[in-house]
Amino acid sequence: MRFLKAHGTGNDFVVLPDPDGALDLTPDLVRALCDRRFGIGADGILRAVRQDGSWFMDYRNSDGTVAEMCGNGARVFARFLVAEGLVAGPKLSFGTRDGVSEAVVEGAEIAIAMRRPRLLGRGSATLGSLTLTGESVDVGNPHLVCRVPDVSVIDLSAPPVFDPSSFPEGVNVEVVSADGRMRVYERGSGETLSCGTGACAVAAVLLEGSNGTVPIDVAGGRVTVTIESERCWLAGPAVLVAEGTVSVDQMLAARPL
Ligand SMILES: N[C@@H](CCC[C@H](N)C(=O)O)C(=O)O
Repeated sequence: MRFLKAHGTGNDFVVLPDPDGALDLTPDLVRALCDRRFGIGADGILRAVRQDGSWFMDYRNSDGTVAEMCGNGARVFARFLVAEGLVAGPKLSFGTRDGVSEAVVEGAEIAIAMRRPRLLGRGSATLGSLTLTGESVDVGNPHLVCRVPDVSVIDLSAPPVFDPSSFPEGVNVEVVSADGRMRVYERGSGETLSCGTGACAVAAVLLEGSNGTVPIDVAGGRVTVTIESERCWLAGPAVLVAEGTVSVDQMLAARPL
C-alpha cells in the first residue's frame, strides 16, 4: 500500500491515497500504521478519497478514533493534493467531516479556512495533579483552552481527566501563556507538537471573541490564526517528507499482542 509521510509544524500524518475508497481502514490498521516503533508512526492518518467529483479528507486519530476536523491535517492534505497534481493550486477546496475546506498555497505556507471558533463558556480538566479552569471552544471538534503562567511545567504525559457531562465527545486540552506559547493534549493522539484547531481555539480565547490575527507558538513552530466574522484562517508550513510502500500484512503480523 502506498503512503506518504508529512507534517504541519510537527503534527505528523501518514497520508493514504485511496481514490476509490477501497481500503478497509479499521481502527486496528490505523493504530498499527501510527505506531512509532512497529509501524510508520504518526499523530494521525489522512486518507484521500475521491467523492462526488471532489476529494475528501478522511482523518483518524492515532488511537483509531474519528475526529470532526484536523486543522494541520487539512493544511497537509492541501499540500498533498497539489503536489500530486490531483488538484490545481494555489486556491483549492476539499471535503472534510466538518464541511468544505478552502485552502491557499503560498510557497512553503498553506492557509486553510475553517469555521469561526465558538466560545461556549467555562470548563475544567485535571492534568496530572493540577486542575485547570478554562474556556470551552467549538472548532468543529471540542477544545478546552486554559491560561497558565508557564506552559513548560504542565504535565501532559497522561490523558486529562474531565467531567464527561461537560465534554460528552471528549476534549482536546490546550494550555497557553500570555506570550502566545501553546501546548496541547489531543483527544485520541496524546501530546502533539502542534494542533491547528487547537491554535484556532487559543486565538479565539486570546482575542476574547473579537476578530483579529494572532501568532501562536507551538512546540513544532509557529502558526498564524486570523479570525474573521464568518470564518477562521489557519496558516503555517506543511511539508511532505517521504513516500513509500507499507507491507500491511507483515506489519500487522509482527505487532506484539
Ligand atoms: N491535530 C489536529 C486535531 C486532530 C483531531 C483531534 N485530536 C480531535 O480528536 O479532535 C489539528 O491540527 O487540528
